[in-house]
Amino acid sequence: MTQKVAVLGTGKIGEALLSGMIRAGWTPADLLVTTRRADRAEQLRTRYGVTPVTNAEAAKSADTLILTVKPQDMGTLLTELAPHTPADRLVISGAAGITTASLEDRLSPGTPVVRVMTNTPALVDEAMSVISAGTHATPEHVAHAEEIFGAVGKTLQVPESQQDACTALSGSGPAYFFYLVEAMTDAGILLGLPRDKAHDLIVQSAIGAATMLRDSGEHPVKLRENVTSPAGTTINAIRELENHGVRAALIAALEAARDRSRELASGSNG
Ligand SMILES: NC(=O)C1=CN([C@@H]2O[C@H](COP(=O)(O)OP(=O)(O)OC[C@H]3O[C@@H](n4cnc5c(N)ncnc54)[C@H](OP(=O)(O)O)[C@@H]3O)[C@@H](O)[C@H]2O)C=CC1
Ligand SMILES: O=C(O)[C@@H]1CCC=N1
Repeated sequence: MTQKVAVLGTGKIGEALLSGMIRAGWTPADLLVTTRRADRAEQLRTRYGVTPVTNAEAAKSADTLILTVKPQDMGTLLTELAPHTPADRLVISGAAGITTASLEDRLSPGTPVVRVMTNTPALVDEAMSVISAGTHATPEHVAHAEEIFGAVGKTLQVPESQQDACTALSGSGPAYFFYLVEAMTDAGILLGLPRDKAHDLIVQSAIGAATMLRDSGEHPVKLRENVTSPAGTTINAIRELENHGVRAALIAALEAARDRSRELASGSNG
């Protein structure tokens, strides 16, 4: 039997996932989408050939429901969804902070729920998606979630107690790297380089460093030491990074992101 998958709340993450699933061979006719705005629904139909439906229709006709609304919109979505969702549907939440227990409380008893934290590199099939099973999710349900999110990158199963930390590391992670590139490009401007050249130098350095981190099998400390010559240039930069507390700032930043993920579980609007 064909498995139908619905993406509910198809914004940035929902569309990234949808487009990746189609690139990986899912048939658009088996993919349903829901949106809040009619023009967005039409855009997705035109772009991908998927079928826009209401949340209630998605619950009735899809086997797997992937919820990609903002955490703050999850309550409203569940109010629209829950009365129409039979307990045999697999519900996958992609929202930061929202626990499987809170979703199970709102859905029919026994509904399998899986929580996934992915990230925007899903757009280029380089996502990191972290997956946790709820109370009623079987290994088959988790495998189905891995198959879906595997279409856009790597997947990793973790206990749900680690999801908020993973959200801080990999869910938000791309933003930190974009921020670093922004800041280093500004440094290039300060040093007298044209912006486009500074951008290209930093981006290619980032790609090279990321590839080495992934493929060399070396520890990041060793890789950094290999760049850091005695009485050379790099150590002068590293001393400034340490003087400005960049390592401590990163640790504090990720802790703050983890804490915000925990707060979102309780529906905090910030
Ligand atoms: N952005 C990121 O980097 C990441 C985000 N996430 C998680 O993914 C989720 C989505 O984030 P993101 O894609 O950035 O957000 P977006 O705002 O881009 O997408 C959410 C979409 O849901 C729509 N929506 C809201 N309520 C409903 C509803 N009741 N029925 C149908 N559609 C609805 C919104 O419509 P409208 O456009 O009208 O507001 C919007 O298009 C969040 O929970 C976030 O925590 C996870 C990992 C990374
Ligand atoms: O900032 C956020 O809340 C979302 C979740 C992870 C990345 N973006």
